[in-house]
Amino acid sequence: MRIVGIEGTAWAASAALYDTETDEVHIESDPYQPDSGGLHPREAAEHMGSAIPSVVSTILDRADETADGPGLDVDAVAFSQGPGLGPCLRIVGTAARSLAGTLSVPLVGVNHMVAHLEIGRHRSGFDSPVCLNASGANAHLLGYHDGRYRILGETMDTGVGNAIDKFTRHLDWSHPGGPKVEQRAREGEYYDLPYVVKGMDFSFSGIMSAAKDAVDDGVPVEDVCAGLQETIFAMLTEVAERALSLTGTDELVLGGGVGQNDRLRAMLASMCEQRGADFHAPEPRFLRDNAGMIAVLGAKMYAAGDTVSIPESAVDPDFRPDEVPVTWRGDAESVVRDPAVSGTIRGAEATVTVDRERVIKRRLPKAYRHPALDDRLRAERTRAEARLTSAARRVGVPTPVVYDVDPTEGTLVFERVGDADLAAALGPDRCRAVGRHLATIHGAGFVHGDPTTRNVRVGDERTYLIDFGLGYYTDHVEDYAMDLHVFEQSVAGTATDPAPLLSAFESGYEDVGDDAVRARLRDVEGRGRYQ
Ligand SMILES: C[C@@H](O)[C@H](NC(=O)OP(=O)(O)OC[C@H]1O[C@@H](n2cnc3c(N)ncnc32)[C@H](O)[C@@H]1O)C(=O)O
Ligand SMILES: Nc1ncnc2c1ncn2[C@@H]1O[C@H](COP(=O)(O)OP(=O)(O)OP(=O)(O)O)[C@@H](O)[C@H]1O
Ligand SMILES: [Fe+2]
Repeated sequence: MRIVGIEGTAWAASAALYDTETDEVHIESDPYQPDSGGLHPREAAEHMGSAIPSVVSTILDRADETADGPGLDVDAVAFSQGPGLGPCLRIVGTAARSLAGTLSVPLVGVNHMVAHLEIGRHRSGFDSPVCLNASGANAHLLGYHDGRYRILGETMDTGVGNAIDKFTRHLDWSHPGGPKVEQRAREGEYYDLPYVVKGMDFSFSGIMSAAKDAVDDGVPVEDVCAGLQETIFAMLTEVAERALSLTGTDELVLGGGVGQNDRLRAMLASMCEQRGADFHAPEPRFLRDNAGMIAVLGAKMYAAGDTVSIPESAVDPDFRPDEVPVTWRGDAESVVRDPAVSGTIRGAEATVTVDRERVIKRRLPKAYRHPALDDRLRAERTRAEARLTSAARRVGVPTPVVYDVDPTEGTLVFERVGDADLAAALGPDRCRAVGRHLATIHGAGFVHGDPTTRNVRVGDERTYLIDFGLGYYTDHVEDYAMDLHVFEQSVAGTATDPAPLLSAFESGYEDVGDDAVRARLRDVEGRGRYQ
C-alpha cells in the first residue's frame, strides 16, 4: 500500500510518500522562517499557499518514478486535520481534498499530535508505550487505553517549544529559539530557576519570567540557557517517569520538535536506563513537523477503513488527541500494566521498601538531573512530605505515622497503611473519601500536589493519603483546583468507566469543601492549551 501524506499545521509545508511494503518514507519539506519575531499566522498561511503545491508535486513525481505499473500507485491521501493554525490548516485541507479527488482515492484525516506519537511507536516496535510529545505548541503525556489515547499529563500554559521561543524573542534571537538555546547552554553553568510539577502536569510561565528577569539582571545568557534546559527537561523527564510508574509500563517514546534536543533525549534515556525501561526517540526528520508521520498513521487508519468523506473533512484548530477514536488498535491493548509486586517498589521518585509494619522511602539521586537541582528537590520534597503527612493527620485525614526523616539522605520511615493502592481497587466510595480528604486539607490551607490513584492507599474501612512530597501551603483556589484535576486525570487516564468514580469524588469534595474550587476545576479543564 502507498499513502501520500500532507502536513502544514504551522511552519512545515511538507509532503511524503509512505510504502507499507518496504516501510520506506520519503519526505519533502519547505519550512517557513519568519523574518522577525515568532510565527505570524497570516505569513505562515501565505507560505503554505505557495509551498504545499510544490512539495506535493515533488512527491507525486517520486510516486510516478517508483510506481509499480501504470498510474501513480497511490491508495489514499492523508492530511493533518488539526490541531494547528486555522489559516494554515485550511490550505492543507483544500490541497488534500483536491488531490484525493484528482487521484480518485479516499481521504484520511489525521490528528497531528497522535501522528507525533504513533511514529515513535511505529519506529520502535513497542506495543503500548507512554508517549511524551514535546513540540512547539504542545507538551503532554499520552497512553492508549480502552480505544483512545488518554492525556496522562500536560502543560497548564504554553507548549514547551513556544515557551523556549518566547524567551529567545526577549533576547531578539531569530525563530526558532530551541536550537540556539541548546547551543548556548553547552557553554554555560547551571543557574537555579523555579521548578513546577503538579502530579503529571507542569507549567512553564513562572520559569520563563524568572529566566527573562535573570538575563535582564545581568546573569550570563549561557548560564540562563543551561539552567532553563536543565530545569524544563528535568520537569518533562520527571513527569514521563511518573507516567511510567502510574501505568506500570516500561516503554517510553518521544515525539515533537523539541525532541531533537540532545540534552532532553539524554535525560530521558538516562531515566529509562535507571529504572530498567526501554526508550525510543525517532530520528530528527520524524520528530519535527513532517508529512512522513502523517502518511504512516494515515496508512494504519486507511487499513482500518478509517477514511473521511469530503463533508466530514473540515479542519479543527483545537483537535485534541484524546478526541480521536483509535480505530487502528485493538480495544484490549492498553498502556496500563499490572505493576510487579515485590518487597521493593519503585515509584516515580523513590524506592520504597515495605515490611510487615514499616515502609522505608528513599529518594535516591536521579542521574538525569543536574546535581544541584537534584539535591535541592530531594531535600525539599522529603521535608515537605514529613511535615504535610503529619499536618494532614492532625486535621483528621488518615495518613501514615512518620517515624523518622533525614532530608539530606532523602529518607523517610513511615507506618505501613492499607492493603492496596487505590489504582488497584477503584470504587466510588473510596473516590468519595478522597474528595473529602482533599477538601479537608485544602480547608487547612495546603495542597497534596500529587493526588493520583497510586498515592492513595485503601484497606479496612479507611482511605489513606500518602506521598505528600509535592504539597505546599497556599490559599489560591487555582492550586486547590489543580489537586482535583490531578486526581481526575489519573482516574480518567486509567479507568475503563471513569464517570461514576469522578462524580463520587466531586460529591465527596462538595460535602466538605468550597464550591469555588469545583467551579475553578471546570475552568482549568476547559482552558485552551494550544498557545
Ligand atoms: C500543532 C503543530 O503545528 C505544532 N508543531 C510544532 O510545534 O512544530 P515542531 O516541529 O513539533 O516543534 C517546533 C519547536 O521545536 C523547537 N526545537 C527545534 N529544535 C530544537 C532543539 N534542538 N532544542 C529545543 N527545541 C527545539 C523549536 O524551537 C520549536 O519551538 C505541534 O506539534 O505542537
Ligand atoms: N505508608 C505506606 N504504607 C503502605 N504502602 C506504601 C506506603 N508508602 C508507600 N507505599 C507503597 O509504595 C508505593 C510508592 O510510594 P510513593 O508514592 O510514596 O513513592 P513515589 O516514588 O513518590 O511514587 P510516585 O511518585 O510514583 O507516586 C505506593 O504506591 C504504595 O504502594
Ligand atoms: Fe508538531
